[in-house]
Amino acid sequence: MTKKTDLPAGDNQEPSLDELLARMNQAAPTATAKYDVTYCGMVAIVGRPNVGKSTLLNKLLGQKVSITSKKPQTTRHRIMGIHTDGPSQIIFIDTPGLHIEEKRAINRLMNRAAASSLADVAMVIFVVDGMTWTADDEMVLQKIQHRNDDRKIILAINKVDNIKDKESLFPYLTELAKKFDFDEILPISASKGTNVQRILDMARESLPEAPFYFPEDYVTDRSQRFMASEIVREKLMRFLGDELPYDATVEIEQFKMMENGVYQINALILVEREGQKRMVIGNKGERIRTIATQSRLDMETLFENKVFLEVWVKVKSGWADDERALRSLGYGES
Ligand SMILES: Nc1nc2c(ncn2[C@@H]2O[C@H](COP(=O)(O)OP(=O)(O)OP(=O)(O)O)[C@@H](O)[C@H]2O)c(=O)[nH]1
Repeated sequence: MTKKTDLPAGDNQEPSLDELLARMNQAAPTATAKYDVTYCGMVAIVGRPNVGKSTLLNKLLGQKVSITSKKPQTTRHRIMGIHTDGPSQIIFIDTPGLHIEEKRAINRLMNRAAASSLADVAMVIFVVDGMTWTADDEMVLQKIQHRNDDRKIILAINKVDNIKDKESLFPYLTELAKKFDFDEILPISASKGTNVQRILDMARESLPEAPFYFPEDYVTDRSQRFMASEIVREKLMRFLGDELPYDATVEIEQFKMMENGVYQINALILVEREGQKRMVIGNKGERIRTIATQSRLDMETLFENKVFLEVWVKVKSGWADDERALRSLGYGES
């Protein structure tokens, strides 16, 4: 079992992909002592919002590092999921969903974050939603096929568990095969695990010979503090449903271990309007209590430690349209 307590400490700062690559190139080959030859590289998971990229990442890793929800654009940050098996270390990058709509500042920043993660990867997993090919899918395809190198590009048609008549998939597969010379087209179910092992095998085979970048027991590059904020954000989305489109972000104001060994975590939910604050709090504080309890339980599982969690809500007006405010919250890489 992976030691989750070894998640890096540190703060919410988001390193750019270039920084990560530079660090990777300088990595000391300490973890490789056991093997004469090791393999390590990045595999990007791309696709329009809501196709199941985070669900796939969690399934590939066998545990939850990326938050998921029914709502598109749940993933706002780049998350690395690390899978180490024998002499191979695959670093999966779960990118924010690529999409055409660029009206709001947050969308522009998310598109840039997604595009930059396509450089220097060993393989690209292009995820689409079973049987529906949209203009956004077309745009993602344009982005990935314009880089002419010898990376593998595989097409994962997700949510096939939803398709009752499996035969109806064949004409669709034929249609998609005409769009691009994919190295492989795989119908998958990220939630049920269908064909996920095949993707893992292909990812492993695509790795170049290189030292491990992360210690063997890491599951993500993210700090515990970051994971804590993502967990609260997931619960917010789950318990507020469609009522919160972009308008909430979570800051971890305090993350420390108390003398009795329990983690004290203070989370601040920032919303855009007073009405949203009332929604988050709920009738007599019921909703925020549920959010806090569910978040605490997930944190205790991930950190393998008792957690004392306090959650507050505050109105921070207009942030979703202000690129500068977004940068200060860590969405600001290009
Ligand atoms: N039926 C079915 N639903 C799935 C499958 N994979 C994902 N989903 C659902 O699809 C929704 C979106 O999944 P996510 O993993 O959050 O999607 P994403 O592509 O990471 O979304 P963004 O964060 O918007 O980029 C969730 O409600 C998932 O439960 C699958 O294989 N089958």
